[in-house]
Amino acid sequence: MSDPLRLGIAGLGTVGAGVVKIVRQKSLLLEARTGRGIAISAVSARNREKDRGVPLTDYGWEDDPVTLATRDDVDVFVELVGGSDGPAKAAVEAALKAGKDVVTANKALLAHHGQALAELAEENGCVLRFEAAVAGGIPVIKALTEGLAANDITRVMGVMNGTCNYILTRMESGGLSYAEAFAEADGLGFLEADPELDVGGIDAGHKLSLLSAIAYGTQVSFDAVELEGIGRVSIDDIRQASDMGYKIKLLGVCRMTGRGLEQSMSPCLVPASSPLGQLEGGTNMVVIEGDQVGQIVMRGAGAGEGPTASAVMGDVVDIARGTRVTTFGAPASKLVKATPAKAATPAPYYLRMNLADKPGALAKVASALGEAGVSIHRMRQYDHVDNAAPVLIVTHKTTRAALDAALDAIPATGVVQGEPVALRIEQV
Ligand SMILES: NC(=O)C1=CN([C@@H]2O[C@H](COP(=O)(O)OP(=O)(O)OC[C@H]3O[C@@H](n4cnc5c(N)ncnc54)[C@H](O)[C@@H]3O)[C@@H](O)[C@H]2O)C=CC1
Ligand SMILES: N[C@@H](CC=O)C(=O)O
Ligand code: NA
Repeated sequence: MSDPLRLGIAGLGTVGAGVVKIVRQKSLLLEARTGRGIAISAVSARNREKDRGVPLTDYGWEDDPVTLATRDDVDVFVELVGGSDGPAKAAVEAALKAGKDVVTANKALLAHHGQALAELAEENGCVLRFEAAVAGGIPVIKALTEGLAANDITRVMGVMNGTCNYILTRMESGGLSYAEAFAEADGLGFLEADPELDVGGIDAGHKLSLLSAIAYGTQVSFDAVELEGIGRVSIDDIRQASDMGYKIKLLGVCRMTGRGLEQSMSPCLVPASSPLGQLEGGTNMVVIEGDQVGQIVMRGAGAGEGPTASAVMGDVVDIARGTRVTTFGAPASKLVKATPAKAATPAPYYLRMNLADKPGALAKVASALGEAGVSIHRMRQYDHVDNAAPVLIVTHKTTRAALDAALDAIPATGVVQGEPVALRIEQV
């Protein structure tokens, strides 16, 4: 039997405590599956005294994750502290420079510094793995990097923030306002310390940027992700989209086009009957389309102690087995700088506007759309309230540019109250 693989675990919160529990409770299973033991040498967190529901006295303790990362009795540094900079970055860099393999769940760190860290890993002959960082327990990084490696990837999309999906689902099923659903998610402990990371789409954007790097062999370019959170999604849109057969999701989509790499994370409509449309609550779903394999749909827990620790340990098991995979599925030096492109692939759009109760009002809107080259596919008008009626329009496929031209022309018609809402319908 080979020597055990020795871990140093920094961060003993939700995920770190979960990892310690798996190592302790599943030692025989892990040894049977890898052919060697997996042991914890030492751990680090902010508060040594805190009860984490798992004994820690068997392990060494370091106050400083950087010291932990470079200990002689650590083979793999497991970073579960979080944050794009600060101690997480310093410790991961120190570990790689000291020749240690690294496993992390930290999407913010990789979204901001993925390229530099992948280069550092390779310079030092180390692996840097991050399955838990994207869609938690769903093994999507492994699927994209390994199982689908022979495919040209035509599109990756998904719901990758459980908090947002929970809020949107509760708005629909419970008839809650955005503020009420947000408060409920907060009460359940779903929100990140900075909730804007969730509801602003930033956390999900971090995850999408990592998937697109693997899918298209490009350097991680989080700054190029077009981001829009769910704060402006209204209960009216959720109800009326549902009436037209759609659900609203915070949907990430990336695809390589002739113009460059499109990456968008924004509220979109999807058919209610599609797997994405049926995704309820805090669950995640990632859909990958490859030229050989067709469409793959992966659904599961994107967060939480067990699912996230499961993904961390999947990476640790790979290292214990001797599986060495490049960080983003290609040598770091070969990853190209992507040309960012606005999400402009033609798509149908959902439009909602409040139309004044005047003769010819609808004709004026239809003509503004028509003049911009936007064709109406379906339309529905609801009862007038205060001399205005909500009108829903689903367009045929159109470019964003044509739609924007129509939206620019609509105020001059003088028949629309307030700003129209325009949301892309992603065909799935
Ligand atoms: N909680 C979840 O469901 C998921 C979390 N992640 C990621 O996993 C990582 C950890 O997340 P959680 O466990 O939820 O966080 P957490 O806030 O529960 O735990 C963070 C841990 O890091 C420790 N820590 C913070 N600053 C430190 C420092 N300077 N030195 C030493 N220790 C320090 C804290 O004491 C705590 O033990 C983050 O990168 C997060 O984005 C990824 C997927 C899901
Ligand atoms: N805040 C995230 C947790 C994991 O990444 C989410 O809600 O999905
Ligand atoms: Na994952």
